[in-house]
Amino acid sequence: MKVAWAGSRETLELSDRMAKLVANDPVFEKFTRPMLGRKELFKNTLRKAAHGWKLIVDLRLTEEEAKWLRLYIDEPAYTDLHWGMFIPAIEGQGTEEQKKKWLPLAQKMKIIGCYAQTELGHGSNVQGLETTATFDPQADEFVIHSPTLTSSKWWPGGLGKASTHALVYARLIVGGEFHGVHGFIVQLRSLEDHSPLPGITVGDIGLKFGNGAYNTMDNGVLRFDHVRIPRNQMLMRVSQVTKEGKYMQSDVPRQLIYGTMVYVRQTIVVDASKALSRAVCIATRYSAVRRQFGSRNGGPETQVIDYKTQQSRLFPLLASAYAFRFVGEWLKWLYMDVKQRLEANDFSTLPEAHACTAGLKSLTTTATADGIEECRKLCGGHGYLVSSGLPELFAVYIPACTYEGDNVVLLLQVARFIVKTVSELGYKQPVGTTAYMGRVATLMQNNCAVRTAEDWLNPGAIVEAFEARAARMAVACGRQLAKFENPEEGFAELASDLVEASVAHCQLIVVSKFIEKLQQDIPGKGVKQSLEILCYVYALFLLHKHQGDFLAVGYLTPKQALLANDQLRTLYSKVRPNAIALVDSFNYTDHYLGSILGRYDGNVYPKLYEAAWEDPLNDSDVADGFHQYVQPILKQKLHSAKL
Ligand SMILES: CCCCCCCCCCCCCCCCC/C=C/C(=O)SCCNC(=O)CCNC(=O)[C@H](O)C(C)(C)COP(=O)(O)OP(=O)(O)OC[C@H]1O[C@@H](n2cnc3c(N)ncnc32)[C@H](O)[C@@H]1OP(=O)(O)O
Ligand SMILES: Cc1cc2nc3c(=O)[nH]c(=O)nc-3n(C[C@H](O)[C@H](O)[C@H](O)COP(=O)(O)OP(=O)(O)OC[C@H]3O[C@@H](n4cnc5c(N)ncnc54)[C@H](O)[C@@H]3O)c2cc1C
Repeated sequence: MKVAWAGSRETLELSDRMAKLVANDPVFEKFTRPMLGRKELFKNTLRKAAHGWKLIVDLRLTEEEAKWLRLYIDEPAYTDLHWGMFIPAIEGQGTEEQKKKWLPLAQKMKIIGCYAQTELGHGSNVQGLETTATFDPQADEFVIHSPTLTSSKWWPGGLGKASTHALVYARLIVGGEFHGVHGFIVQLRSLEDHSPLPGITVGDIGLKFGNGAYNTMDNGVLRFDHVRIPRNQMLMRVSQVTKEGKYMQSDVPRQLIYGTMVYVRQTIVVDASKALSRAVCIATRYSAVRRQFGSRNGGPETQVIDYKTQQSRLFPLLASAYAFRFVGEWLKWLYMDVKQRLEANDFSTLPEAHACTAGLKSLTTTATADGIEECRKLCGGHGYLVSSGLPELFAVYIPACTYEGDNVVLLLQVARFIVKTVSELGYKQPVGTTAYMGRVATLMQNNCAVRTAEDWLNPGAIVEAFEARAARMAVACGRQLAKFENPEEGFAELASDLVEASVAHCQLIVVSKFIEKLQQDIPGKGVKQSLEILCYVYALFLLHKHQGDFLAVGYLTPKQALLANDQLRTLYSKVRPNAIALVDSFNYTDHYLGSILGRYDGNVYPKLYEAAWEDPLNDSDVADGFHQYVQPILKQKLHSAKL
């Protein structure tokens, strides 16, 4: 199962080597993180990032090894944005000449870059950005300017303190005409002493949610006062500005300017499975250690993992972690395919890639953020201790529902794609993830054939149920929209229904990709069977949770919905004996997991007890401030007898 989770034996071995390298290096210690003040915390992150880079250089790590190393260091840092957005943006939107100039500098870390798109006034509405880039043909330069307070760049990670350069998204103005938002490479700080260059005001935006957590990142604010950059620092793969001040658009679609977001959203789906699996690993192991009630004749109490309620909350999350792992693998494939096509100037699959990355990013991050919090509750009171690892994981993870596109805004993008597909059904055969809509007549007509709980153990029955629900919800939205004279007004009015239709479409993708994965050759005794059980758990859990949808569209009867729930209970009993093995298969070191409750050896209570004494409050028996603030109260002489 470890191989199935990792994707291949090579990846398992490679990631294992990197995990151990980090776990055994004292520089990467992270348990004191929540106790540190902001300055100390940030300096510590700089130290870890520098040490990580030294290891990459000294050990000549490959790009793949370096990625795993950064993952296991497990601390958000400016390097995430440098490697994860700045470099990919230049790769995707730069000309060959620009790539030749900037990529070697960035890849050798001679410069540090961030991705400066969001502003104080606008994040989701990219076309609403206010920063301007005005071309000055006399000087052959762009003038980058922040005309209003709300045009201040706000949020970019790595911008606050670390970056020397930024990829700045600004409205292009040539000859007094606006040409939409484009990307510009702007140097922010001196490469000699790191001080901000003239015309640049830059700093950190302040503390964020949670102790430690995302506060290791210097999310920044940035203002420009007529800062000049050479013309060739506008990324010009999509459109160009000539020396003479002529704006030209190539055959490449404008949307490619948003390409970096497609790339990052795809990586966020893979990361969702990592974050959720960490939380599930902690909650599962602890649920096997923890005992409450049920002692008979002085024997041990019941392990909480044996309670059906615990199983019905925990096992769907375990199954979701696997589901997100496999859909992430597929999405990576889809992205690589699109990338290759784009390089050959084939842009036909870009809309689908945008819809899939946006929708799956939204679906998986929402489920993961909620899932981490559920895991905290599954661990009872001890889950609230920082030493459980769950509070910090939650605090670090939840912004994933917002960054790289607010999850609702992204689902509305999916909705536009679905509605367009439905409206074109008369003359255009849908392909890829919307191919099922080509069978819309059948899906609208046929109802579920399940008669017994066993009938639900059939991939065909499951896929058809999810297809029928998604198709019927999409068609219902299409019909409602048709009643509006103004389609945009209709879209705004029906937005909540459209979001639900998008969720149904995205859940169908995840379920289908899990089932497709099981059609592949999966080596290892019992591995495929265990994955099949998890796949059914994932699908039937969703069906149970959203049974209102399935019933409302008239595909299922209440009896069939009940049968699905009966089957789900049986499946939980089948997961139980392998639950610990299924989380051990994630192959996480205790260092990466960062949780006393999730320790591999299960030695939870002695370690919790020990850790308590390490809290700074326990440095002395009498706390600082006692004599000043508490003792006077204890010693006071009150006159009223009542008091
Ligand atoms: C215990 C401790 C634990 C430690 C754990 C440590 C783990 C470490 C984890 C941390 C790792 C962190 C890594 C991630 C860091 C995150 C950094 C975040 C970065 C950012 O957030 S960058 C900013 C991102 N911003 C957004 O995403 C903005 C969202 N808005 C948009 O994407 C768009 O503007 C829009 C889609 C909402 C725009 O809509 P609008 O209709 O106005 O669009 P346009 O008119 O501009 O365009 C319409 C047509 O274009 C198509 N379109 C839109 N987007 C794309 C796209 N990306 N690709 C292709 N096509 C696109 C539309 O579909 C329209 O097409 P149509 O055919 O005309 O309909
Ligand atoms: C930790 C973190 C790191 C970040 N890193 C970066 C970075 O490195 N670089 C960068 O450029 N940006 C970064 N961002 C910014 C991030 O991309 C934006 O915050 C995000 O895109 C959401 O935009 P917003 O803040 O404008 O939200 P808003 O759009 O203001 O959202 C507010 C509310 O309005 C709703 N809403 C908005 N529009 C619509 C609509 N059309 N229909 C219905 N509802 C709507 C949303 O659903 C939400 O509920 C980061 C943000 C965070 C939190």
